[in-house]
Amino acid sequence: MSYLKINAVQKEYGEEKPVLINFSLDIDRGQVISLVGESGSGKSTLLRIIAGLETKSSGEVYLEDEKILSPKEKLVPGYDEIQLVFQEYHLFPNSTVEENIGRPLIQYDKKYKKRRIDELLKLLDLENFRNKLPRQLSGGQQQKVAIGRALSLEPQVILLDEPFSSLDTIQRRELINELKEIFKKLKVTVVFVTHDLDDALQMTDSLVIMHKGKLIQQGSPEEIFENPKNIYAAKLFSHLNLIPEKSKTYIRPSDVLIFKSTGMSAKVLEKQYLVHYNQLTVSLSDKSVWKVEDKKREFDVGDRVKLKWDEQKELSF
Ligand SMILES: Nc1ncnc2c1ncn2[C@@H]1O[C@H](COP(=O)(O)OP(=O)(O)OP(=O)(O)O)[C@@H](O)[C@H]1O
Repeated sequence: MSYLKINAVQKEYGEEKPVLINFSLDIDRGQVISLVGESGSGKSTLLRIIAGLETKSSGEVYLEDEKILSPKEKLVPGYDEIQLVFQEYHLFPNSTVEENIGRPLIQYDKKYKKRRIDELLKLLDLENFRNKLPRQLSGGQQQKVAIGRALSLEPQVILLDEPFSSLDTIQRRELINELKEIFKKLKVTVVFVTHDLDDALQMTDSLVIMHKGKLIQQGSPEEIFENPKNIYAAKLFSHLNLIPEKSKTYIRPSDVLIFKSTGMSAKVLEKQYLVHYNQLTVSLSDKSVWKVEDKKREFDVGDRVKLKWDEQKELSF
């Protein structure tokens, strides 16, 4: 039996069209999954429903055997076992790191509270910052304090709602690597919501792709990359080149080989230096424009090139 079960959840806000449509997902205990979808696809709404902080129009959420009740059904909305962490850190600006982390433990035994705070400061490598105020910390450290606060009540489930969006790339990578280890150590179940596939891949290899309120596909990055269910899932991984004279059939830039003599004719319009290759924008004889990867950095703007690809790599929708 799955640990966290989302069963046919539907959500409409007022008369608007549904934000979540028959959404079902089973998550195992200790699993870390990344839920990827563009802005407005219903990710935050789903997390709030899982946390018991938002009413749903229909469907159920279970944590083990316990049905998660919505705010209308419960005197105090939400559950200690399920903690939500947001993009904005929501820290108390005039409280220290230690006080921020200890906030949820206000009614707990003093000794237990101190021990738990010490544990978390150590776990998050924040011991040297315990007396600092949030504004004296970097963005990544502030987010760690917010995560520490969420962990203080020893939750079973952590829901991360775009938690790294305010951080720069290097801070993001470092924090993701650190958190991966922490989550593994704590054996906590994590749903990480992001619009950024790279962040999702850094965090875990269990992906759920969501689009316009629906679960599109679930699987490993390889499975989804090789066999995307629809064009949206395919485009999350790379640009797609539409193949002329074939209906709704595409080839990825990384699957196109560039030659000098034989193949489909194209002319290089633009060259962009990227880390592992030059990205060429080329025009085909029917005037359509493709992106291709010049891995040896051989070609220049104005060159006439020939393109070939393996038909097996074509994607049709
Ligand atoms: N309280 C609300 N009342 C009315 N509509 C809402 C409310 N919250 C969200 N919505 C709408 O529901 C849709 C989904 O929003 P949601 O925030 O769940 O998506 P998201 O994928 O998390 O997007 P983002 O990444 O931009 O937060 C949006 O069209 C949004 O405007």
